[in-house]
Amino acid sequence: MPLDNAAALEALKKVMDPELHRDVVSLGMVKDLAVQGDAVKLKVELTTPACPLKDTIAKDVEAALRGAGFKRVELSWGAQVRSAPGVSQAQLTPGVKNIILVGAGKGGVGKSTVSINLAVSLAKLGAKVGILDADIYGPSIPILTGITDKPTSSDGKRLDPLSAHGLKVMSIGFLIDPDQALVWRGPMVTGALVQLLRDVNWGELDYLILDLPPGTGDVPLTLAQNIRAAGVVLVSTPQDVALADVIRAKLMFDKVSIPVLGLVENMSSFVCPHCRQETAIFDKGGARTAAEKMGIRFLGEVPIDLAIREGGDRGVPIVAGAPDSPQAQAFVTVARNVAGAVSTQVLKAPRLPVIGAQPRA
Ligand SMILES: Nc1ncnc2c1ncn2[C@@H]1O[C@H](COP(=O)(O)OP(=O)(O)OP(=O)(O)O)[C@@H](O)[C@H]1O
Repeated sequence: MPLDNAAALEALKKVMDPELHRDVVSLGMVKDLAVQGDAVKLKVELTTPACPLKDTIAKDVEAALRGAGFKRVELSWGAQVRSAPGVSQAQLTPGVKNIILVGAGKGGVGKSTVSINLAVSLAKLGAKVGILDADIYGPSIPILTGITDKPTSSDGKRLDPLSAHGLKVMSIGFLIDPDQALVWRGPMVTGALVQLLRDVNWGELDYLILDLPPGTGDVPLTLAQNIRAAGVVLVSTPQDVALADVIRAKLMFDKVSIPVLGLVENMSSFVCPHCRQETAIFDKGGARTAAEKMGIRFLGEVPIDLAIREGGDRGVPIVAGAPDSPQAQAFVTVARNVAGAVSTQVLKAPRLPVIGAQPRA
């Protein structure tokens, strides 16, 4: 067989994206293919810059092309985050490709800490990211990002998001007094949140991370139902009591057809900074087992750590403040897995649940 573009494509058809379980040619990931003699040049366009399996794909592409007789392979990378059909036309946030909800069965498990570090990780990996703090009863994103300004409007119509650590940031806490919000029922909260989605200049975003209020009550349910999300990331500590809550949360999202992208175990274990001994303060590994039982993806574990807490309190998430630390790398792994899960979801779901964009009265 002559060494030409057709031969290269034929070889590349055997390279499967391990996450998406389809070959890279039919996924439209092969770009700028050029053959000269026994040399081949190509660009692989990933479905996310945070692709967890880039190294595997590189190895498989190289092996397939060499197997077909090419002696030199020059591979470059690109990334084009995709959104599920219909999502980009969503009335609420036309420029946002994927909304990722972050939820927890109960409060205090580190949902906001995971949300902000997930967002910063995705931005550092090259994606355009925003974060919306919808935790009406305990909005912590202003503290976690160190933002003290209030949003303003440059066009007199919509609010401009604030910016921190490479993210576009908006919090319901910038606009509403949490003490007042405590007495609001689901539909009122949803109304306020829908406004934050629609009336903020989000611009073009690959991912908008939405930090939900904790629990499985009326409010998170109504919110989740009114947003076209790519899916939800669940956060739990490893103990049985927290896991029982996360199982309830999963059932709630199943009921409203929001895909569960997977489960993160936060406060997984404590490594003593002096003697390096590991102590499982809240137990360890429970979330992995629970994820297996529930048939959902385990997205990774984050240790309980002083630097994570301090970074949060200072408004400098650990992924921004100490990106090379093992604690930050734990969040980056979670982010890669979440991005992979979103890509899978987008390709798998011919259509996401289309639920009224208008708040219910
Ligand atoms: N992995 C961790 N290591 C150390 N401290 C952590 C970790 N994760 C979260 N924390 C700390 O635990 C506290 C609660 O975290 P956070 O506000 O993120 O939880 P939450 O689930 O969003 O809470 P709620 O939704 O009830 O407001 C914060 O002080 C935070 O800094």
